[in-house]
Amino acid sequence: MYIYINNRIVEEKEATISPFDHGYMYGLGLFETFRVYDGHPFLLDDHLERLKRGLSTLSIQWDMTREDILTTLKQLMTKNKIRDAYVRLNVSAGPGELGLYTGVYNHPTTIMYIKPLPEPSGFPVKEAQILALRRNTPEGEERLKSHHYLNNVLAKREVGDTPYKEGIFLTNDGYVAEGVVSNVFFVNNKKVYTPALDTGILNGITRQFVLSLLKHLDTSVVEGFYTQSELLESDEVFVTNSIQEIVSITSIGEKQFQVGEGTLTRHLQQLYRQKTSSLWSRFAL
Ligand SMILES: C=C(O[C@@H]1C=C(C(=O)O)C=C[C@H]1N)C(=O)O
Ligand SMILES: Cc1ncc(COP(=O)(O)O)c(C=O)c1O
Repeated sequence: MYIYINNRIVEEKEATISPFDHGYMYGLGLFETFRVYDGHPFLLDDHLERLKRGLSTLSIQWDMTREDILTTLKQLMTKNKIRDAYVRLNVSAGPGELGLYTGVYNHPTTIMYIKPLPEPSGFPVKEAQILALRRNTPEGEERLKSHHYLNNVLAKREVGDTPYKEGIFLTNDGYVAEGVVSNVFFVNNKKVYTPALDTGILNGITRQFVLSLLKHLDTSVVEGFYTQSELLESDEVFVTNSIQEIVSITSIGEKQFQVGEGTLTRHLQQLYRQKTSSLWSRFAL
């Protein structure tokens, strides 16, 4: 596969970064993962807004524009002959001295990873399990989509290498947080619940889009602190992320949940799929 790194598109094996990149040395890097549907990068504006806001909090100067990203993306898809893709846009601090740095990073490293995805078909379902490993707290004021994924990797190892199961973190206080790589929603008596951002979770772009969809449907949503029991007593559970979309959860342990036709989850899945070929932002709903 070809990859983009700092204004060059090269074969994967030719892509290199400095061993003094503070993204490598100290985790000073952020990334956005988004999906391209037949050439259209879904909700790209929302992803770029979150990335730029995070980079400014880390004093990483990054000046690529939406047009730069679109041009690069088109070049990458042409070189790799793909139209449906998993894309990871990654910006790290760039090379620095040994030791912690408190100044501005003016020479960041920008990488765009890409891999093919099959055209979307059907609607995804998974099992889930409540993780024994607790969700860590954000490194700073809010959870950034940073290189700090050790908590997630250890959680994935607890679940195992299956693509058919998502792990669900609890906070240290025992409240439902988020999935290993997803946000969590549950439906009870037609009302929708999702963990509040104050639980320390990532404010997922898909989470934000689903909240916009639910507002569009005049469906009540409550963001809050929820126990494992409240989750398990619900009618429907689904998890969300920009690659897997909206995933119905069939069961957590012994508890089975409603899935498929007639559920609110399925309605949201259908609405989501209708939008993937055109929307740049949730605000365009
Ligand atoms: C960890 C990454 O991105 C996350 C993982 C997924 C996934 O595995 O489905 C999707 C989006 C992100 N939440 C990554 O390395 O891209
Ligand atoms: C821990 C975690 N929560 C939530 C999400 C979902 O985020 P998004 O909807 O922006 O893909 C992800 C995806 O990277 C994640 O890793």
